[in-house]
Parts: sequence; structure tokens; C-alpha cells
Amino acid sequence: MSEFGGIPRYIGNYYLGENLGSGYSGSIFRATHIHTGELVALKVQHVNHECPTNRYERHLYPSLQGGEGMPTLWACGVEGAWDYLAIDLLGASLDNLYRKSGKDTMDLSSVCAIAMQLITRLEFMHSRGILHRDIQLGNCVVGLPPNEKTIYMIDFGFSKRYIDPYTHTHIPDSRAKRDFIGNYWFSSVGVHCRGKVPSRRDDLEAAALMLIHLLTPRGLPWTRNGVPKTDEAHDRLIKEKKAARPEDLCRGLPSEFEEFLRYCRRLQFQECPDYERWREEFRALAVEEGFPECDDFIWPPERTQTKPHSKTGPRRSHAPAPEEMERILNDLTNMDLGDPVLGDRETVDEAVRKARDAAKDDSSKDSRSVEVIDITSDSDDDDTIPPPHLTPKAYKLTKLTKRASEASDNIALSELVVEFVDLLKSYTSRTLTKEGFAFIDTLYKQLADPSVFVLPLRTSRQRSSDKSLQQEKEPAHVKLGVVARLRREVLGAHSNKALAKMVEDFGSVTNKSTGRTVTKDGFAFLEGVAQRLAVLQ
Ligand SMILES: Nc1ncnc2c1ncn2[C@@H]1O[C@H](COP(=O)(O)OP(=O)(O)OP(=O)(O)O)[C@@H](O)[C@H]1O
Repeated sequence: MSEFGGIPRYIGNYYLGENLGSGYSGSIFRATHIHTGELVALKVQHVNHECPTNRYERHLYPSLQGGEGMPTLWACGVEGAWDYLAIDLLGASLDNLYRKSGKDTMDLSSVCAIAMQLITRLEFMHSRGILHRDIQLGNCVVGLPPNEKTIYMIDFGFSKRYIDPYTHTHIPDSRAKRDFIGNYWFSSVGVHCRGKVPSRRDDLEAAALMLIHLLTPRGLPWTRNGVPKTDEAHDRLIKEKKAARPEDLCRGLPSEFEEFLRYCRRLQFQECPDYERWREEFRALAVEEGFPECDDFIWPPERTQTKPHSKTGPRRSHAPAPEEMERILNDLTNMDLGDPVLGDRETVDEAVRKARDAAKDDSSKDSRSVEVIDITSDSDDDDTIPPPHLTPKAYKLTKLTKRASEASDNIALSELVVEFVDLLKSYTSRTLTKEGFAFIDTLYKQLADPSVFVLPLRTSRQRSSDKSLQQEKEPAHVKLGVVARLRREVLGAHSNKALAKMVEDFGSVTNKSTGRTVTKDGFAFLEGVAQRLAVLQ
């Protein structure tokens, strides 16, 4: 039997091929099953290795089988001096993809997809009573076609059960001095710098740090000098990591990242993280930034961002601040569009048309100046082809909003609300995007008093970082309570004004809720609004 690097060519029923990677504890080879010809990744480790990770992994894999993004374990065992695991052959790691891209940072849409998938993977592992404990770019790999849009978790060598399979109790916390388990870059501050016992919160914090690292030119500050080679260098790294404030690490990034990091750090030792909430936050962020509504990791990224995020300045909010609104209105008046443009729909349409014509004529127009996209044209009945900057859903919602703003009777409004509900229900995500809020704003305006200008209900997702999230968001039960009440009361509304107040409450409580999702009660409320409008003529 020929050998290479001390490892035999044949182990178990596998013939070893190319070396895919080597870590501290062993090597991974592409290998072929000698009878079936099937390709696997064979993880090989010497039985006397001081850190027998294959042995640990072998016991954890069965609990993880069947989960999306969890590699299948095809075989395992010991042959001679070699402990082996045969698992699904997968593609490149995020570390590899990121390095090969040659870019300073990863694009926001990819990072949002990584966030959503990683949170889902951790939710699954945790649901099986297992902590990963070594979240890092090298341990997240993409699948091979046709699974190249799925991120897989690998390397469970440091993983551990946090729920006792017999007693079903959580592992205890302890203040006893313990050896550090994890990696220098992304392990949580609690585990790495304070020697705490890892629990679910620490897997999530590591994920948060990894996401921030990907969006930061040159990465997180403590990663910039490479792996520490001496105890002093490691101590310096720990000090720097401990001192780094979330607002400094996340300056210029969408606020979701800072909030996620703070959230992870506030979790109690045994607390179950709200995975769904954060998946929705990152999905909503991606949608707001103009990316399609899906969790697929598409590499290389297909679309460039419509609104570049900047590491140097705060992100622009979507709803202008009052001062900015004033400036915009002043600018509008200075645009010499003829008659007053606000308060009269026909002149607004006329103004938009003129501005578009002017934009076409002006060949020297700065590319950053206002881009006017015709989403209002009535002649364009094909709402399946959105302009390049809008997703199909956003486009359909925008058209619906335009029609709502033009509705002149309750029956027409009622039909539009039904269409709105159907449209929202036709997508898997129930998050109310800014286009969805625009419809709610318009509905409110039509019901309250069509002749007045109303400030949008929808606030920016950019929130002040020094306020705690708890203060800014309504707890879930508050939203559920309000929406359930609205659902009960809507059919008794006796006027458009009463309905307007309810729509306003609905918009405001949804905007303040985490994830901004429309619940079952929310849909029933909207359907109730439609029913009531049909009666209140
Ligand atoms: N299933 C797989 N398919 C393809 N490549 C893989 C697979 N598993 C691991 N690799 C490659 O091998 C590298 C090392 O894998 P892994 O992290 O599981 O081993 P390890 O010995 O525990 O490493 P480390 O000591 O660095 O944690 C990975 O970064 C990846 O590039």
C-alpha cells in the first residue's frame, strides 16, 4: 500500500485523492468509495493526536443529520493508526471566497444572506442540543452544485452538547478557570476575554463578529496583526477585543449589525436567542437595500447594491428627517416646475413628468442626482417587469399605492386593500417593507382626509445606537395585543375617520415591532378594513 504524507492511500473503503485542507488536528482529502465510486471528503486524524476531534465529531454528527446545511456523515471508523470521517464533499469556504474576491469588504447582499443562513444553522444545531463553539469563515462552506447557494457548517471538533440528553437540562454556568475553546478572531468577548462557559449566546455573538468583519475594510481591528504568536501578543489582542465598543466596530454599517451584536451580548447564559427575529431583520435589511427577497447565497454576487453602504458616514435613512424634508421642499420650489407642486395631485404628476423630461435632456446630469423612474404610468399594465432598482414585490406595491392615492370612493379603496392583502400573502416573507408601509400611509391619508399632506408612518431603520433596543421596540405581546384588538373592532367602525385611526395604530405598532411582520391577526384586520369600506359608502 503506497503512502503519502504518512497517511495511506486507502482508508476504510475509500481511495484518497487531493488534499483539500489541513488543520491543527488533521487533514481532509477528496476520496472515492472503491465500490460505488461516490466522492466524499475524508477527514483523517492520527489516533494518538493530543486533540482527538474526529472522535468527538463522530458522536455529534448523528444528532445533526437531516438538517439543512449540515453535512451527511457517510462512514466513520478507525483503520490502523487513522481515525476517519467520510462526509459530504463540499465547496469553498467563505474565507476562500472572500480572499479570492480580492475586495476590501464583502457586499451587503451576500453578508445578509450569510447572516440569515448562519442564524438558521445555529438555530438547528441548538435545537439538537449542540453548540458549535468555533464559528469562523473557514468553517462555513458552500455546497457543490446544485447546492452552491447553501452555506454548510463544518468542523464540529470543538462542538459540545449544552443540553444533557438524559436529563434535558442546560449545562451549568461556572466561574472556575477554564481553557479557552474557540478561535481568536470571532469567539465572543465573554468566552475569549472573560473565560466564561460558552452557551447559545456565544455562537450568535461569534456570528455577529464574523458578519461585521466581512463588512469592515481590513477586518475587525484585532485581526489586523495576524495570529498572535506570543502570550503577550495574545494578551494585547484580548485587551483590544474587550475594549472595542459595538458602536465603534459598526460605525457606518447598517444599524442591524450593531443591534445584533448588542443583543447577543445582553442574552443571559441559558437564554434562547430569538433566531426568527434576527433572520427577519436581516431579510428586511436586504429587501430595503433593493435585493431580492430570498436567503440564497449567490456567489459571485449577481447584483450590485443600489445604495452603497459606507464605512465612513452614517447610512442614509429612507424617510427624510424633518430638516431634510424642508430642504427637499425648498429645492423643489427652486426647480422652477411652474405652479405649486404640493397638495394637488395633477400638478405633482405634471411636475414628475417635467422633471423626467429635464433629466433626459440634461446629458451632463450628475449620476448621483435624483433618478426619476416611471412607476406611475397608467399605460404600463405589465407589472411583472420592475425597473432595475425595484424588486417585483416593491414595484407591485408601489403601483398599488399609486392607485390607492387616486381612489375616489370606498369601494375602489376596499378592492385595493384586498389586492394588497393578496399581494403580501403571495410572498413567503410577511415583513412589511417600506413600500408596504407606503401603501398603509396612503390608505390612512385617504381615510383621514385626502386633502392633507401626511408624514409617513414608516420611520428609518437607522436607529440611534446608544438607546437600548428594548426601549425602541414594542415587546411582541404589545403588538399582538393591539393587532388582535384592531381585528376585533374593525367591523364595528362607523366612519372612515374611525378606520383611519385603526390603520394608523396598525401601521405604528407594526413599525415598532421586531421584524415588522404582518401576523394572522394583521391580515384579518386588513381584510376587515376592506369589508367595512365596502359597507361604509
Ligand atoms: N466536507 C468538505 N468538503 C470540502 N472541503 C472541506 C470539507 N470539510 C473541510 N474542508 C476543507 O478543509 C479545511 C479544514 O477542515 P476542518 O476545519 O473540518 O478541519 P480541521 O482539521 O478541524 O481544521 P482546523 O484545525 O483548522 O479547525 C476547511 O477549511 C475546508 O477548506
